Amino acid sequence: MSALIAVTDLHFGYPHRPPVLKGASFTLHPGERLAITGPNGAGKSTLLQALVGLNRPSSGQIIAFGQVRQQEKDFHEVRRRAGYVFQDPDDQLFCPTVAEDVAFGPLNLGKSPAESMIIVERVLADLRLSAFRDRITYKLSGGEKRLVSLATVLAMDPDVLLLDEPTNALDEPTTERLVDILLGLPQAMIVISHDPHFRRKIATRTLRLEDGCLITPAPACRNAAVPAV
Ligand SMILES: Nc1ncnc2c1ncn2[C@@H]1O[C@H](COP(=O)(O)OP(=O)(O)OP(=O)(O)O)[C@@H](O)[C@H]1O
Repeated sequence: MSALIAVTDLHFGYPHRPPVLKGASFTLHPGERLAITGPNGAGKSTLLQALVGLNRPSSGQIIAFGQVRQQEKDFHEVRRRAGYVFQDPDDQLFCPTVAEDVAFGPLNLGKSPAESMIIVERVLADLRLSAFRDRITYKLSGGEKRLVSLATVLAMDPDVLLLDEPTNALDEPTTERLVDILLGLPQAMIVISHDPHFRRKIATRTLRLEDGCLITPAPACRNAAVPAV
């Protein structure tokens, strides 16, 4: 089965800073839920941003949806087909109400206002957020904003989801709800997460970004919790 995303030997550094990505490679296949973990500052968000052209690697190759992506124009289709949920919901939500925020994407894709409202109702209902439809977005709690951010992305019917720390600011029941939602979605996804319980529940595969490269983490020691005798 051909990969949705194939990244090979990616190198990237911010100006006047040490290199962040030093040969990162991975693939994402249909149906996969790939978790990426690694220390703070390792470059996980940087990697996700490179996939949609928000930063430009100095070398390496990104193939997304069957085509090599290099220049700005190559990434327009990638941004349309890959739904990016940012680490901070305030970077994602900018309309006065939840319904307007969720409608923004479909309207931008050329759907009529009536079609867009049907999508808004469907997506909010799927995420059990219908009661939030007319709420003022900036007055939502951090966890509510996070779910609404996911709704804005799902409203654009992406082929792939890119989720940066989706459980930040979520309490346990809401995290469980997010797990149920994600397991019910057909899209392949890349999920950055520091939360081992969450990763265990949703990931079909986990990679660790360390020293600029993606590695398969060593399996956790089964006896780690057993006290020494
Ligand atoms: N726009 C920027 N300009 C300069 N340096 C940056 C920029 N964005 C990120 N960095 C630096 O690049 C490194 C990687 O940052 P990044 O946010 O990708 O890490 P991360 O693995 O996602 O971290 P975390 O787990 O803390 O979210 C960090 O040292 C960060 O300070």
